[in-house]
Amino acid sequence: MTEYDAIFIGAGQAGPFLAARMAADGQKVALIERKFLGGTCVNAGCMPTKTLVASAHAAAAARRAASFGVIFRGPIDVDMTVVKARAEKVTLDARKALTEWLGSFDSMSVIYGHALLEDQRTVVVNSEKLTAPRIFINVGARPTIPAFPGINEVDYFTSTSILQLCSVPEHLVVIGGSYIGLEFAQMYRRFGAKVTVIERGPRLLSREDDDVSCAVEEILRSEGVATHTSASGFSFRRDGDGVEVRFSKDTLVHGSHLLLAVGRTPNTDDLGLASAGVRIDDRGFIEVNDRLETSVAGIWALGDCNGRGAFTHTSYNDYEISAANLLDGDNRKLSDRIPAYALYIDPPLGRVGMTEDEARRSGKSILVSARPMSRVGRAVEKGETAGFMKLIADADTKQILGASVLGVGGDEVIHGIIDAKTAGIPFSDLKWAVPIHPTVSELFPTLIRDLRPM
Ligand SMILES: Cc1cc2nc3c(=O)[nH]c(=O)nc-3n(C[C@H](O)[C@H](O)[C@H](O)COP(=O)(O)OP(=O)(O)OC[C@H]3O[C@@H](n4cnc5c(N)ncnc54)[C@H](O)[C@@H]3O)c2cc1C
Ligand SMILES: NC(=O)c1ccc[n+]([C@@H]2O[C@H](COP(=O)([O-])OP(=O)(O)OC[C@H]3O[C@@H](n4cnc5c(N)ncnc54)[C@H](O)[C@@H]3O)[C@@H](O)[C@H]2O)c1
Repeated sequence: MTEYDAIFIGAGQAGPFLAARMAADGQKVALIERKFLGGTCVNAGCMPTKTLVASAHAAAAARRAASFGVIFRGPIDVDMTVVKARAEKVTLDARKALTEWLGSFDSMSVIYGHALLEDQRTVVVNSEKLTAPRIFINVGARPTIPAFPGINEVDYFTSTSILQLCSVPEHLVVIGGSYIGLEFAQMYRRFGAKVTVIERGPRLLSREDDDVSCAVEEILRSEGVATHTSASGFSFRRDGDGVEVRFSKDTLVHGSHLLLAVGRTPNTDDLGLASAGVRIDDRGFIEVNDRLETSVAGIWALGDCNGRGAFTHTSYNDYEISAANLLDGDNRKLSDRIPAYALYIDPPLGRVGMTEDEARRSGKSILVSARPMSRVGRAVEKGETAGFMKLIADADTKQILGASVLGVGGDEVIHGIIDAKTAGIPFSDLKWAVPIHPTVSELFPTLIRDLRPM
């Protein structure tokens, strides 16, 4: 039995950073990872996919170049071996840097193997027992594979396995019309595949406002992505080298390749949580309080596995909250986090705070202001006028409740509103800001002046 000050299970986007802080303070820590340091983001999530999105953007820009007066002679081809190699390099470089950094701490042991909780203080890995008064769980999630009839008789990709593909499918069928499904759908369409997205909900991106869903669907359709919504009763059958998808009784779609993008399942079912008495909810997420403490004193759960965020920045923020509370004598709370994220289709969607629908349902007296990108100078100049920006505010408190920027630079532009919300500035203080011209952000003061009761 080896004793440590702290044990970290899973090397995602929270645990390694807390382990490093503790090790830098001279604490003896063990960081256990069963596959790759960096977890999903580095190895199968944000980094490889955003690198692929950049390749897809280059392909789309090349095809549109003539409208900007730039002429390519001959066809525009996509070399998927180069596309894949580029994404792999970004992942491998990041993993290498992380491995070197984590290896540089004298009092940190990085252990490769599957960790299992034996009791509230003991972890077993590679048949060795480790014990510590503090255990941090950062085990992330994996692609969900529903028990669809016939799914085990056909070949399918997940968001992880599709990263190994080095050819363009003839027809990629994507089940699930949310973040993962839509990013891959547009990307593969731009690489040259025929793409069909099939979504169970009545619209794509069902967590977003109707106008956002409709505009996203329009963007994808304008590039030739076919979409089906309100699909039910899925079943799958082998069809030559491809797959036949049946849904909504008699609708059939034949594809050469299939991608399942129907959500993620927390990696909490093979962790021995019951032996330690750590409570999970009915979807398998570890229950935590506002300080990320689980039902067992001395055990914390960080990142996707606690169900309180499903992004790299929320996992990293879990690290910041626990570091502040445990090492800096602070009192930071999960409930203070302002939800924000982006969807990396092109143009991207940047989001912060409440949707308009959530704001209406909250019973607050709300003000709304919106502007199409076709009336944003910078978007017109760039020839990228799809989408719109929308601001929602509270008429009584003068606080901004939320914003959506679907349009060129939306993932960056939204940070002006994230910062204003974080500072708690009333919108009236922002309306005389002098933004830089020409930018998309320069329209925020105009949006604020145009806020109207709805
Ligand atoms: C395709 C895709 C694209 C994404 N794009 C974005 C994006 O653009 N922006 C964004 O913010 N988020 C994105 N995400 C989400 C983001 O990747 C995750 O939210 C993020 O990685 C947070 O992960 P985490 O820290 O909870 O754990 P993870 O990064 O999932 O790491 C958990 C680690 O724990 C290890 N592990 C699990 N069980 C055990 C065990 N028993 N013993 C030892 N080790 C174990 C796993 O091997 C893994 O390495 C994307 C996700 C996917 C799938
Ligand atoms: N840009 C980003 O930040 C980014 C990108 C990709 C993924 N992610 C993270 O990964 C997580 C998972 O993404 P996702 O798109 O797989 O999941 P999701 O939970 O966002 O969406 C799953 C979709 O599949 C549909 N669905 C679910 N079960 C189904 C079933 N049985 N049959 C048919 N359809 C079904 C749902 O209606 C939904 O639209 C996200 O929550 C997000 O946090 C983030």
